[in-house]
Amino acid sequence: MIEIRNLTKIYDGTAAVDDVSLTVEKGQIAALVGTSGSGKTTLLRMINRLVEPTHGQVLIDGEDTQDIAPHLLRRRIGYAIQGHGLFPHHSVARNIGTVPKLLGWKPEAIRARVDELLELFQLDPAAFRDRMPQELSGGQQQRVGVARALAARPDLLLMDEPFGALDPVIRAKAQHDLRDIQRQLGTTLILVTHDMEEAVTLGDRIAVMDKGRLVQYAPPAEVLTAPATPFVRDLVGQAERPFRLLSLTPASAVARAGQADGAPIPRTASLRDALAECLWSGRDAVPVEGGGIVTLAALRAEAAPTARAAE
Ligand SMILES: Nc1ncnc2c1ncn2[C@@H]1O[C@H](COP(=O)(O)OP(=O)(O)OP(=O)(O)O)[C@@H](O)[C@H]1O
Repeated sequence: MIEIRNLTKIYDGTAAVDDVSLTVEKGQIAALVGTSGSGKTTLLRMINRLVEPTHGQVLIDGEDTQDIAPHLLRRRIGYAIQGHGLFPHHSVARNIGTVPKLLGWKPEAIRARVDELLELFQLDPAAFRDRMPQELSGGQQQRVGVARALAARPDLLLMDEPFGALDPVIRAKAQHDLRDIQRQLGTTLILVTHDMEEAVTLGDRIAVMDKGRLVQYAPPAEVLTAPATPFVRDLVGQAERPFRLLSLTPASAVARAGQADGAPIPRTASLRDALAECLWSGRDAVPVEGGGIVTLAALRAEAAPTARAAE
């Protein structure tokens, strides 16, 4: 668990981060969103002390980060940034093995871990282990950057726009893989993103920053249906919010007994997928694999905030 208490960073008399407090429970994902310059990166970097706070505290499992030497702290916390930050003159294997090596792991253990991570990120170890970063595509470099951040099995992972440079298809896959890996390992994750879609998809809670202040910290459905300020409402996007709300719920959760024509959608497909399928095929309902149907009426009810409020 990570507790951020009254964290503040002042640059030249101006607060880049202004008295922010929030807690991320173990194994949860917090997505930090906000406009450019709202203090997201500064907040993230104060957690691993790449930036020293002006005031406030960060506790990791109850331990004050001020009591841990910064270089030791950074070995415990995974950190992945946009543009990956790989060492250009080191092979993929050496990049991924950086922190395990600093921690004194045995060479065989490092090698096994590198191969395990490459496989996890669907990069064939035999083909990729000895390549140099410039011999990889942008998407492959980003995956290696995330693999490096996970190498020493950190309990806490900080990510600053890790998927920024990926095309939408690979990005969706990378998000899905990250969520799987994060669940498997029970990692606590704090993720900075510009993309509200990404925040809604990945975040157990969304933290919205505006001019250095935390203006809302709540589960995605609450941020969408009860934005704390006009700024949050604008950030969420009025036109997109019903679709974003639908994307939070799997079809299996609202499937009811009934008959509908056509190919079924997977149980894990979101209600947004169900709506797209209804609209595209001109149907009023779609069957769900394994039984049940989702109707347009059910979708309408789920997309409205009043339906959520009644839950
Ligand atoms: N080293 C620094 N010295 C002075 N001001 C800084 C420094 N680092 C950041 N700032 C200022 O602090 C504010 C917050 O910056 P930060 O990078 O945290 O914002 P952000 O929300 O991550 O922005 P973006 O989404 O554009 O990356 C900005 O106004 C920025 O100019």
